Amino acid sequence: MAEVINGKLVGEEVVAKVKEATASLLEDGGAQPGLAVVIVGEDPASQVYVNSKSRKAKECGFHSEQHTLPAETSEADLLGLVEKLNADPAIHGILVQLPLPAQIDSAKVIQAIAAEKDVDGFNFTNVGKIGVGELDSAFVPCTPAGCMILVERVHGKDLSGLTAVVIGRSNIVGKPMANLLLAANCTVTIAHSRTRDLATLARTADILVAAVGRPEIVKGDWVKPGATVIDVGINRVVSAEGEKARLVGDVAFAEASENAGAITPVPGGVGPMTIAMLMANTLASAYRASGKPSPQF
Ligand SMILES: Nc1nc(=O)c2c([nH]1)NC[C@@H]1CN(c3ccc(C(=O)N[C@@H](CCC(=O)O)C(=O)O)cc3)C=[N+]21
Repeated sequence: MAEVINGKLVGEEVVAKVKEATASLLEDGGAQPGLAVVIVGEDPASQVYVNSKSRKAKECGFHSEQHTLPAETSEADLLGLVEKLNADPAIHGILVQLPLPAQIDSAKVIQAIAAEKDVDGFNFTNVGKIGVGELDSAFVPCTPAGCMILVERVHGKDLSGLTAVVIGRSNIVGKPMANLLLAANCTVTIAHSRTRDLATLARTADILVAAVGRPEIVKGDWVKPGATVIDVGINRVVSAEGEKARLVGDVAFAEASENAGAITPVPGGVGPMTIAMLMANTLASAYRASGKPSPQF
């Protein structure tokens, strides 16, 4: 039976370190870390995530701003706000919550965020640095960064020679996750919707990362006995008519736990780590702005 990797607990440990490092930055006369979170429209799930990000930022002792814009906001107006935040010395991290409404080109907005304030790590500069293994001065996207901390809790820092399979090739999880696993000396395969016989491939993985956005697609017999399973999925499903929606991952948790050596639950696994690493990235940005090397987590 698998060890359940408690992302909520690990996330709280990271946040506790961020709080401490924030306090010592302020004691040394450094700037108070500032995080601005922008949300456009009223998507309920986005509201949940944005509220928890703002709350966590305040808990860390940050200056925290939340900008809520109406769903019909123009691309020009949103870009105008991003420019303002780019120039604001009280702000070290800018996050524009995705997805954005159809009238706005997300790619344009993401690239408009100053690279040194791009705490999502989605900007070309940060993606390029991760692509060439230049991790120290980049912002690593929050979810992959959080996943790596959970993997390291099980395997330690050196993953040399382990086989990793990442299912999903998104710019915000799959691809950066594969790069981080490669940088940690795994042998990495990225699977996707066109991959043939996904189950056979998944069974080769010592570390299996599911980031496809399809509820419980990874079955128990896809998991190599003893493997570490990292479930990035956040799917709201309603099984019976009128039943309250529940959150499930991309992994069929119960059956996968039969084979896995360690597995992350949903909720309580990768999600809280995403929030924690956003705090860590914002802190790192404030340290850099104060000319100090940022603490490692
Ligand atoms: N620019 C941008 N950056 C993001 O990082 C970003 C985004 N847009 N858009 C949406 C996704 C999703 N995301 C999550 C954050 C926290 C939880 C989280 O805390 N989940 C809890 C459950 C919370 C709940 O009840 O839904 C858990 O898994 O335990 C989940 C998902 C960040 N995202």
